[in-house]
Amino acid sequence: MSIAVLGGGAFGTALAVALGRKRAVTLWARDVTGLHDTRQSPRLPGVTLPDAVTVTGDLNEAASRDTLLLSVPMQQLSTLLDRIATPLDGHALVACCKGIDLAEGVGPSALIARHQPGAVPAVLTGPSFAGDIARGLPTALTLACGDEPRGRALQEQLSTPVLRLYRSDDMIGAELGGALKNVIAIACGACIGAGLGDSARAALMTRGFAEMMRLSARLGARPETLTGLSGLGDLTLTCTSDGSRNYRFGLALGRGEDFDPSVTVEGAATARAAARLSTELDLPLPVCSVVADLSQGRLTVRQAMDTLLSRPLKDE
Ligand SMILES: NC(=O)C1=CN([C@@H]2O[C@H](COP(=O)(O)OP(=O)(O)OC[C@H]3O[C@@H](n4cnc5c(N)ncnc54)[C@H](O)[C@@H]3O)[C@@H](O)[C@H]2O)C=CC1
Ligand SMILES: O=C(CO)COP(=O)(O)O
Repeated sequence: MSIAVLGGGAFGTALAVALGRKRAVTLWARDVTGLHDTRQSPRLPGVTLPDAVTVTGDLNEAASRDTLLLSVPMQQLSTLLDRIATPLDGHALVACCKGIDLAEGVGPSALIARHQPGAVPAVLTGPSFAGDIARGLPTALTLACGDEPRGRALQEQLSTPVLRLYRSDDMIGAELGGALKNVIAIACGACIGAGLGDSARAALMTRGFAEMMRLSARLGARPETLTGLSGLGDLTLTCTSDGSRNYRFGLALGRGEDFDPSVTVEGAATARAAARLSTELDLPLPVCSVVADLSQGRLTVRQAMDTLLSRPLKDE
């Protein structure tokens, strides 16, 4: 079973490095100039691709592999899938991106099913910084696939001695955990950046997690998926480490500083998608909604905090 990683940013490169330590891997990137010359991605400086990784700029050639790891930002997934000219019937398409598509209001597994109805969609997600994976540090992730035999095969194929995959058949829960934790991480970064304290951050993480559970349950996920690596696990990492870009974006908002717009911050678009779902489903998601406004400059951190604190008192 052959493997290609589609996307030469930090995460795609890290996955290619980790898998390239045990087997042949193809890495496709939109711009391969640097990757060909230096065997390094500008998004993951200092990490060199092993010899077992073949770099290509030919998307349809890379897409002929049996397993495709889709590692572009979520809002670019549809564009990437559009560019693949051939039907990928029977291929496993593993979403490694975290978010909700703003245009369609759905996660990556539904986008894959719409673009490639004959493929087997799967989701790889959980607490993992690209740099940690590339350095070979121990990491545990969730591999979710609705087709049990294919899920087992993917678990075997994509695990390494230090990258431990737990299997699930709940793709909706796995992808919503990874998507929504980024939104809560922006809120936590803003809280710390504005000097509101660790107690407030703990409250945001807990109430944010309640929103993750509420929206996921409404969209058909199982609660135990959200309490696993893809939900609580990744929430913990991303809300407490300035290794996270979402958290750092929040820190900058809280401090009133500029943030480099070229950095991938998945939680900003996902907050907007979640706020829309909140309205459509008549489901309160107050933290997601203030993050949507905050990240579009419609609220200050002080106003966001006042909005959350002035809500009517209620049962936990
Ligand atoms: N960096 C990390 O630690 C982790 C990232 N992820 C997820 O992986 C996904 C990708 O993130 P990163 O690799 O970190 O982002 P990145 O910003 O490092 O790289 C994104 C890459 O995608 C490429 N790209 C953008 N639009 C494209 C398109 N239409 N077609 C082809 N390539 C395109 C860019 O050229 C860039 O190389 C995100 O959803 C992120 O949440 C998941 C786990 C860890
Ligand atoms: O998803 C991640 C860790 O699991 C990476 O987080 P950031 O996208 O916030 O850097």
